[in-house]
This record gives sequence, structure tokens and C-alpha cells, in this order.
Amino acid sequence: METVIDIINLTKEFKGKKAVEDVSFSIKKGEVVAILGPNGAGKSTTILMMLGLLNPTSGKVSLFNQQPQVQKVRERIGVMLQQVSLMDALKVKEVLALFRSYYPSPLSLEEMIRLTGLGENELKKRTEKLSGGQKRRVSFALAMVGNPDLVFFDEPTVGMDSTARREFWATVRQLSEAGKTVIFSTHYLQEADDAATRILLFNKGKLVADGSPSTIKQRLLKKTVSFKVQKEFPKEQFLTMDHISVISEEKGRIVIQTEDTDRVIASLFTEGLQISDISIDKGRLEDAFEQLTVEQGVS
Ligand SMILES: Nc1ncnc2c1ncn2[C@@H]1O[C@H](COP(=O)(O)OP(=O)(O)OP(=O)(O)O)[C@@H](O)[C@H]1O
Repeated sequence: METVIDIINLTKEFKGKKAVEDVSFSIKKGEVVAILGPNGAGKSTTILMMLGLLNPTSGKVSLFNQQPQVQKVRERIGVMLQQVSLMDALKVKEVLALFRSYYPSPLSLEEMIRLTGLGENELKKRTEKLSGGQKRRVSFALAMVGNPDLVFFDEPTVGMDSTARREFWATVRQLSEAGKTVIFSTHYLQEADDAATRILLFNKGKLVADGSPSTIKQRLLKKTVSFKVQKEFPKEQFLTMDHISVISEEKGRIVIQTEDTDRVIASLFTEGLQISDISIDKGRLEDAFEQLTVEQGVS
């Protein structure tokens, strides 16, 4: 599959402070990639360098095997940023027509409407009369106007209601199926889990995890088996088992952290221990995210 983005040892310093440090990854055609991380993690700085809007201190970015500033590359990129600024005096339809005129082979107006769900009503409105959610729809349409092969969405669903969100992600899926590459940043972890084929997790300027949502979850979620015991629990013996990482006692229950809850249950029964009130907790993505961004350095 064609490589769309190649980032090699990318570093950005602001006044000697590293905002992005030695980040490398590549993205292939058709991937839907979520860029996640807490405030100040380096997401925006990385995206701005990918777009060629900020020069790296060191390292290299290439889009479609060329520098991001090259005009032919720019024509293949669509961007929707957080701050939507539209030309106030114009109607939505006029703004769309104006932007269409900038591109060599733009989408038809009908196609833009179909993709973004803009209604006749909204098209006739002046942009300053739009609600926040409607403005984002227009901004989405403008990102798509040049029929781009690569699209960047910065926190795309902020201000959208749940229906608009669902529609937006359904459209993103269609775009990916049509071979477009999509990169988005979000603070909604569930959204990254649902919509992305891959998650890049940033923390303190570094890329701390890179993988499919399920791989990341599998590696990071704290899965536990907990239960009550009649007699003393043979902790030392269980800690020697390779599928068990931590054993603790909480509120009169033994809690075993593990990557494989099935094997823990099997081991408990093989040992013939008298246990009761077993509970299995598969962990939550939100917690995994917290854990990862607190504990640094998981890669
Ligand atoms: N133009 C700038 N000048 C100085 N420091 C900057 C500049 N832009 C970003 N930084 C710093 O670089 C670090 C990374 O910022 P960045 O905006 O990339 O983070 P982010 O992950 O996008 O955060 P958020 O989720 O809050 O948007 C922060 O410490 C920030 O203060």
C-alpha cells in the first residue's frame, strides 16, 4: 500500500524547549489515524509540521514522497482546523463556490452537500448567522472541496450534536473506503476507539504508543480478576506465573492484574483454591489513557 506520510526523527524546539521530540512514523493510504494526547503533548505542533505550516528544528516530513509545501501536494490535502473563520458577508453557497474556484478539479456542489449534509436552508444563510455546529459542517465541506486524498481534522466533532457526530464518522468511513487517508485529533477517546484504524498517542512531545485501537487496549488495559478467599492466598506461587503481573488485596478481596483473565481463572481452579464471588474487569480505555500519560515511556 502506498505511503502517504513519512515522518522521520521529527523534533521541534521553541526557545530551547522540545515541544516534539524525535518522532517517527509513517501512514499508508486509506488509514484513519487518531492523534491522541493530553494538552501540550505536541499534537498540534506535529500536525502543523505535517502540513508544512511549521518548520521542524530537525527531522523530515514527506507527504506523497515530497515536501509538504509543494503546490501539487497542497492540492491533495484538505484541512479542517478548530477555529472556524468564514467570510461573514457571504452566503454559504457563495463561500463554497469561491473555494471550488481555487482547485483544479473540485468536488461538485451536489457532492459536497451529500458528504457534509448541508441543507438548502444552511446554503442560503450568511455565514455569520450559522450556529457553531453548522459552521463546522461548512468547514468540513471546505476541507473536502478540492477532493483531497489526505484530510486533517483537528478536534472535528467539537460543537456537533450526537446525530451530527454519527453522520460525520459515517462519512469518514466512506472516505476511507474510497481510499482517502484521514488524520484527526480528538480528546474523545471513545471516538478514537470507534472511528480510527490506528491510534498515535502523544505525551510530553513523544510518541508513546502506536497501534490499532484493539492492540493498544490489549496492551494497556488493566484487566483484573478479583475474588474472596477462605484461607490465605498463595500469592508468591501465583506471582511466578508469567501471565500474572500484580497481586494486591483490596477491601477483603484478592485482585490479580493480568493480560489473560481466562488463564488466571484456569490456574485458580487447577490449584483447587476455595474462592468465591469472582469478578472479571476488562478495564476501560479512559483509564488506560490516564495510565499511559501518567506513567510515561510505554512504547
Ligand atoms: N508557538 C509556540 N511557541 C512556544 N511554545 C509553543 C508554541 N506552540 C506550542 N508550544 C509549546 O509546545 C508544547 C506542545 O504544544 P502543542 O500545541 O503541540 O500541544 P497539543 O498536544 O496540541 O495540546 P492541546 O491538546 O492543548 O492542543 C506545549 O508545551 C506548548 O506550550
